[in-house]
Amino acid sequence: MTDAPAFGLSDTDLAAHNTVFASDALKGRVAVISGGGGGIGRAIAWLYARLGASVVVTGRKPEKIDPLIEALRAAGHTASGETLDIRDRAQVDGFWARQWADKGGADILVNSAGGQFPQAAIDFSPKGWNAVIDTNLNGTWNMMQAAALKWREFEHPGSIVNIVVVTTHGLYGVAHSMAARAGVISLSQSVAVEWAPYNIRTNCIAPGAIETEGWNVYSPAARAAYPKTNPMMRVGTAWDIAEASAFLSAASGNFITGEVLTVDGGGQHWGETWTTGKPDYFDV
Ligand SMILES: CCCCCCCCCCC/C=C/C(=O)SCCNC(=O)CCNC(=O)[C@H](O)C(C)(C)COP(=O)(O)OP(=O)(O)OC[C@H]1O[C@@H](n2cnc3c(N)ncnc32)[C@H](O)[C@@H]1OP(=O)(O)O
Ligand SMILES: NC(=O)C1=CN([C@@H]2O[C@H](COP(=O)(O)OP(=O)(O)OC[C@H]3O[C@@H](n4cnc5c(N)ncnc54)[C@H](OP(=O)(O)O)[C@@H]3O)[C@@H](O)[C@H]2O)C=CC1
Repeated sequence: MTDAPAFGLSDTDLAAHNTVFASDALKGRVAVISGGGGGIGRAIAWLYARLGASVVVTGRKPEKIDPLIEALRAAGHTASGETLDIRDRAQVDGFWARQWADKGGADILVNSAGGQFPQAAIDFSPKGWNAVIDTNLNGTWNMMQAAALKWREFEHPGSIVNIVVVTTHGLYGVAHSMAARAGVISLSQSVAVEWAPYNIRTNCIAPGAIETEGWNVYSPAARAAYPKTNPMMRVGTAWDIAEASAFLSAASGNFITGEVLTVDGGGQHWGETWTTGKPDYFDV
């Protein structure tokens, strides 16, 4: 069991956390969760499994996904997974081919794989820029298109949720990621229209500061300021995002597509986020 992470919720927490949803809200559905071994992806996997879905978790590192699958199965849920780098289109296509040929297809895709490193934009190297764009924009697109091609081929409805970042104003120190996430949002809105005839819904969730192990790449000083990035003056949990995602994936989201659901404690309306620390210049 992947218990006691440095930040965020453990499997024990996620197995027992209260939910507003009925226990059969996702009964019989198959949900693929990229980045399923990460903080938010793991919460989504637990909630979807607890709501009756068969979950398929993917990520690059087996040491993150294998213990999760084991913990889900030990709790009586249906779970499987594969290592998969979303940046590698051949791997992505192979995964979706196997999913439909041998594993009963899929109804839901949640793209929670993603991330970035904090650095002043002026200092980005070409390699660093490309790593973040390739992961968050190209990788997300690889998963979206590969899933949609199968849904079109099998005339099967589908639902996509992309976990992005709030882009209504800058998030300082991660400009590469902001560029990629704005791309994913616009892409999702465009294909929501193009793919409606195939019965495929595409939505995004924009989280505020959510305490997860992904926070390891930020300095203690930057992390200490996250509760003050929104008017609620606290950070969110991965469960907050999981419940928002379930809302969009379950029947409650049946008439919702092309939407961005912001779950940030009001941070888009008040607050600023410096992932690299706030320069003295702005302390006025
Ligand atoms: C509008 C206001 C609303 C309020 C919202 C508030 C929100 C606040 C929330 C806080 C901010 C967001 C938090 C999160 O998203 S946390 C969860 C996400 N998880 C992560 O980010 C995980 C950590 N990141 C990574 O794993 C990687 O960055 C990445 C995902 C991109 C993986 O890529 P890759 O595996 O290719 O990366 P590499 O490590 O091989 O590096 C490739 C090159 O990238 C450059 N690089 C990498 N790290 C750094 C660094 N720390 N500093 C500078 N450059 C870096 C570098 O060129 C690497 O190449 P080299 O290794 O050859 O040098
Ligand atoms: N936590 C927060 O405050 C916020 C998070 N977000 C976004 O939400 C999403 C989930 O974040 P969170 O769970 O906190 O972060 P985590 O770092 O805990 O999880 C992200 C997961 O993505 C996987 N991943 C990264 N690159 C790839 C890749 N190329 N192929 C496959 N999997 C990959 C990683 O797994 P592995 O290492 O095994 O590949 C990792 O477990 C991310 O996009 C994040 O940027 C947005 C706003 C705020």
